[in-house]
Amino acid sequence: MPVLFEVSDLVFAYPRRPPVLSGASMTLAAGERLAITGPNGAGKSTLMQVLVGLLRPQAGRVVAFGAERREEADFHEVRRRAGYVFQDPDDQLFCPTVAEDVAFGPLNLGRSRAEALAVVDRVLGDLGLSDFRDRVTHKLSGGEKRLVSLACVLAMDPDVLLLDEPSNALDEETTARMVEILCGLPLAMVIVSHDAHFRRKMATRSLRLDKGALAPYEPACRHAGAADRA
Ligand SMILES: Nc1ncnc2c1ncn2[C@@H]1O[C@H](COP(=O)(O)OP(=O)(O)OP(=O)(O)O)[C@@H](O)[C@H]1O
Repeated sequence: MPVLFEVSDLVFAYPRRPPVLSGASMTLAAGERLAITGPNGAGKSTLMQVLVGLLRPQAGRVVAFGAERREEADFHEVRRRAGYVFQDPDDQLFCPTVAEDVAFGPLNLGRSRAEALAVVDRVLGDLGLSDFRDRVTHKLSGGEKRLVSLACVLAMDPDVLLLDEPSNALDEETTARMVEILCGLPLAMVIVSHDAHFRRKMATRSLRLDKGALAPYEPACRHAGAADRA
């Protein structure tokens, strides 16, 4: 299986703060759904931002889609191919309506208005969100916003999904729908999640980030007690 992301020995510290990442390494191969868990504040969202170049590590290597990425220009391709669903949907959604939010990415990639609107209809249809098309984005519930954030990212036709707490604010039924949708996509994924049940359903492999480093984490089905405490 081709390796899509390979990061090694990452060191990252926010200004005037001790390092959040201190020697973190991981790979993501095609077809994998890699779950990452770990305590609050361990650096999981920070790691996701390093993967797409929104934060630049002080040391270590980021290899993505077969090339080492160092400069801002190197990450343009990474951000086009890796769809990042932020932890907070309000960071992702900024247009007046759902259709405009979902169309934004394709339009930004140079698609015509008609093409972008066709993508909007297809993606919202695939996610069972067609009725949301003309809804006012900022009036959606937290769970609805999360689904629309996923629609925005899928509209960009990514090769990889980076999902930060995708089951946050979702009820049981919507979580099950999210699992079904995601498992039906032929995409590799990095899934940051505290939700042991969600990880159990989704992950083909699990890591835990703690004290700056990533280590293999046994699947919850084998050590349910330990996983539920994560
Ligand atoms: N812009 C920033 N400036 C300074 N410190 C930050 C900044 N962003 C995050 N941090 C700190 O870095 C640490 C890691 O944050 P991060 O959001 O990556 O953790 P996390 O593992 O995703 O946490 P959670 O599970 O609570 O979402 C935390 O202590 C956080 O307060």
